[in-house]
Parts: sequence; C-alpha cells; structure tokens
Amino acid sequence: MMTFQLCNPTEIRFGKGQIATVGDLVPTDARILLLYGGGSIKTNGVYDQVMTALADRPVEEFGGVEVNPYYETLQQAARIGREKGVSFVLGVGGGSVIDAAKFLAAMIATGLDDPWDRLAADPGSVVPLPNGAILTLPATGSESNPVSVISSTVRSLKIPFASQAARPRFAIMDPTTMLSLGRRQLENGAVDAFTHVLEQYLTLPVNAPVQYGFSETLLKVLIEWGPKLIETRSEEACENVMWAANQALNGLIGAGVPQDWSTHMIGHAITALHGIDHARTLTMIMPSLLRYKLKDKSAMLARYARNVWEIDERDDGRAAELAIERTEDFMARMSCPVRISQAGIELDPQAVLDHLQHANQTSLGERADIKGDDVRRIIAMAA
Ligand SMILES: NC(=O)c1ccc[n+]([C@@H]2O[C@H](COP(=O)([O-])OP(=O)(O)OC[C@H]3O[C@@H](n4cnc5c(N)ncnc54)[C@H](O)[C@@H]3O)[C@@H](O)[C@H]2O)c1
Repeated sequence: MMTFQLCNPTEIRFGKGQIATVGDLVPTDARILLLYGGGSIKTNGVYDQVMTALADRPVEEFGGVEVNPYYETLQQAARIGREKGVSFVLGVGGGSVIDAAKFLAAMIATGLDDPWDRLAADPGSVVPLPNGAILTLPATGSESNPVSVISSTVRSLKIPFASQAARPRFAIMDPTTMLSLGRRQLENGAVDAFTHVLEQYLTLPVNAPVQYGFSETLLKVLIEWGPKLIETRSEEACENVMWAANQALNGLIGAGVPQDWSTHMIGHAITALHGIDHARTLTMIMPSLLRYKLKDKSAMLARYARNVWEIDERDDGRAAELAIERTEDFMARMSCPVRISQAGIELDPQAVLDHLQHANQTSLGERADIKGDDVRRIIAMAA
C-alpha cells in the first residue's frame, strides 16, 4: 500500500427530515450565505425546509449558480458575501452548487476580487470560510470531499481545485430531495459515481484488499441500484445511490492506492468546449481509454471482471476485454453515450490538448504516461 493521510471531518446527517437539523450545525454567531442554483430548491420544498430551520439566523442568498459553475458568477457572489460580512457559506444543491460553495468560501477569504491565479497556483494556501452542504443530487461526492471543479468563461477552462480545508463541515443528505430530479440527472449521477470508483480502482495493483473490496461493493451497488433508481425512484434506490455516490469520492477508497483521473481531465475539456453534462463526457471516453490502456491495467481489469461482473474467464486479457464490454453496456443501459458521435458533437483533439495544456494536465493516468499523442489516439478510438 502507498503511504497516505486521511482526515475526513465532514459530519454526515443522512435520511429523511435531516435538513431540519441544519441550525444545529451552523455556528450560532455565523452570518450565512445560502448559495443555490437554478431554483429547483424553491419548487421542491428544500428551500422552505432550510429557511424554516434557519428562521432566527441572519441569512443572505445568492441564487443562479450554473451547472459546471462559473468563476465569473462566483466573483459576484464573493463581492456580496464581503459586503454583507458573511462568515459561513451554505451550498444547497448538486455537485455544481456544492463545488461553488467550497470555492466561494476560499474566494471570499482571499479578500481579492480576482483570486483565480492565487487559487490555481496553490488552493491549499488559503484558509477558506467554513462551509456546509445540503445535497440534492447524488453524483460527485463533493459534499464531503476537498475538490471544487470550476469553469471560467474568460479563460475557457474547467479545472479542479483541491483544498483539504475546503471540505464541508457537514453534509446533509436527505434522499427524498431526489424525487424532483429528472431522469437524465439520475442517470448522470449514478454513472458519475461509477466512474469515480473506477478511476481509483482500475490502476496499478498494490496491496490494498480493503480499498478494492470496498470499491467492488460500491460498483455492485451502483450496477444494481442505478437502473432501479431510474425505473422506480423507490426510497431504497434513492438511499443506496445517494450513499454509494458519497462513499465513491470521500477519500476512503482512494487512500493508499494509485489513482488515474485521465477520463475526468479529458471530460472536463469536453465540457469546457461543448457544454456537455459532466457524466456524459466520462462515458464517451472511459471505455476507449480502458481499451487503450488494457495491457497496463489488465491485472485490475481482470479482478474487476471476476469480482464485480462475475465473469468466469481464466485468461486475464480476455477477462479484461469482457469487463470493458460490460462497463460499456452498463453505461448504455443508463442512456449515456459511449462514443463521442453519440453525443452529436465533433471533437477537435487539438482543442482538447490545448485545454489540457492550459490546465497543466499534460501527463495523465496513474503512471503519468498518457501524453498528448495518447489523448489523440484515445479520442480517435472513442469517435
Ligand atoms: N467535487 C468533486 O469531487 C466533483 C466530482 C465530480 C464532478 N464534479 C463537478 O460537479 C458538477 C456536476 O454536479 P452534479 O452532477 O451533481 O449536477 P449539477 O449540480 O450540475 O446539477 C445538475 C442539474 O440538476 C438540478 N438539480 C439538482 N438537484 C435537483 C433536485 N433535487 N431536483 C431537481 N433538479 C435538481 C440542478 O439545478 C442542475 O440543473 C460538474 O461541474 C462536475 O465537474 C465535482
């Protein structure tokens, strides 16, 4: 196992009715900035639940955070936050809003009107305001992890920023908030969580049976309950997908193991260039990337084939191929594109490479050996 440090101080409150307890979690002297997105929280009752729970507390609001949140919008929110003397940021929404809340907490703390370069250079150098999360869409794990993925229109970039100090103080996860989600968002959520597990699991094998066993359970839960969630939206399905998506990216399964993230970095470039939903950019790239790296990843792919897909095949290479086929089938069953053309776009590989260059992501993968020409070949395979 590789050495690791793991500290996840986010307090989780999971289950129906937990939003009512948010007042116990925000410091009593806090001036709160409630951050939200397109307004679904105002029609599905979540906003009312939050405001009722915080009825006697000073709350400022900022709505309109976009899907794939824009830095330029957050600059406006930061100005308001500073003017109003905000001391706590509460993100209520999906991964976009929660990423935005964490990043905004750092932006306000810098005291700068344009802190992009400072935060891009070293996000951990800023002690952000404390923040909390009320999750309404399970997918990203953002509610208890240190990452914010932020887009900039001015820079035409979408990049991740990671700061341990930005982890939310608490994450409230009420699976009943998922009942107002559209089918596409549910599909996206389940496959996004699925790819998060794969990017931490399908790498170089090390001595990590705990992490691998946990990953395999999460994958099996998502394979079973993802389609059930779409078909039934049952209470059980909402609970299982919400909890699996959180556990998929809260630091635990990635501790002590090599990680890949190349599909995500290419996917971020595709969203920046074509505005495609995050999860769908992953499914259109990942099967081809796994095929391209089949040899390097064959030991873990073969383990995945046997332990997750129950493929009875003695030859590792063949088992790996079959596991990729099953992965692709699962993504297609979740109505996600597994080829770039299925998303109706023409992707310019050079534009993707330029994005990766600007984002300082020129050596991808667990071995840092996926370079520009490899990305071109993967995109050609995924066409
Ligand atoms: N922080 C991380 O570790 C991490 C990991 C993966 C992805 N991301 C980023 O997260 C973003 C995607 O987040 P997401 O997939 O959670 O989706 P999202 O937050 O972008 O939300 C998608 C849509 O669902 C709507 N929505 C949210 N909750 C709803 C509800 N309960 N009812 C009805 N509508 C609702 C939103 O308003 C939005 O229109 C991307 O920018 C992606 O890059 C972050």
